[in-house]
Amino acid sequence: MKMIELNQINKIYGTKLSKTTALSDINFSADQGEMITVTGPSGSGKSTFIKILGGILSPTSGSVKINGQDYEALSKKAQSNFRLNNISFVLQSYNLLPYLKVKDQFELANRVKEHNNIKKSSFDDLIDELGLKDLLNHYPDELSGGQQQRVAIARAVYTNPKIILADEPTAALDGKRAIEVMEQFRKLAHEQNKLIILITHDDRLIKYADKNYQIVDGKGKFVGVDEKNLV
Ligand SMILES: Nc1ncnc2c1ncn2[C@@H]1O[C@H](COP(=O)(O)OP(=O)(O)OP(=O)(O)O)[C@@H](O)[C@H]1O
Repeated sequence: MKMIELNQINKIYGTKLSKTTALSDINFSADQGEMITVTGPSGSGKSTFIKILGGILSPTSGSVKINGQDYEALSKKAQSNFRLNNISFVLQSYNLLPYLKVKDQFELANRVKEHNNIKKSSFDDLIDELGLKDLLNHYPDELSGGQQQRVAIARAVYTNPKIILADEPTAALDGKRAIEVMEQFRKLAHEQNKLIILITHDDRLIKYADKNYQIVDGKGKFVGVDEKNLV
């Protein structure tokens, strides 16, 4: 069983008068322990794809299975619980709360999801690993973009999800910081068995992934290793 399976997914926005087919006949699957980049031109359907993967948008047709569960068959409340227990998002804008110190950003996550968050010792390791130890008592606006994004990653990992979905998490970072963030994601996939799916506009970052899924005009395919090396 795959961690995520999309079958014949179509997504159409709007009505007859202004209809946009954002995704057509998408078949996609991914396993835990994999790091996958999603690339494609602007407007090709990447954000729509990742929102459907994360269960925050319903497809017009097709099936979404996450961890073997037919996601669309769940009630809204069950979907919300399921997301809380399985999926974290990391966004380009970090989404940190400006009036909370770094350490309190985790407290907040604790309030939203009380159970099955990572253990204290794993948390300390995570903070060490991401170089956040000296930043715990700082507010987000005292941190660089790279540091804020690392806090956002730590917060995403804190709730112990099986899947981390990231929509252009490196867009606001310079080249060096972007590579650091990619390396962190890669480690999370390979050492902690997370499934990481990450949208990027930057083809130079594809090499940090195990696979690259390319979406063009709403149609997707995995781009082979040979092709990938040409980038
Ligand atoms: N809520 C919406 N209502 C109507 N059309 C939408 C909506 N969201 C996206 N679209 C359209 O669907 C298509 C795919 O959009 P999407 O945001 O998924 O692409 P993208 O590849 O993520 O683009 P970008 O790289 O610019 O963020 C585009 O034509 C877009 O205009």
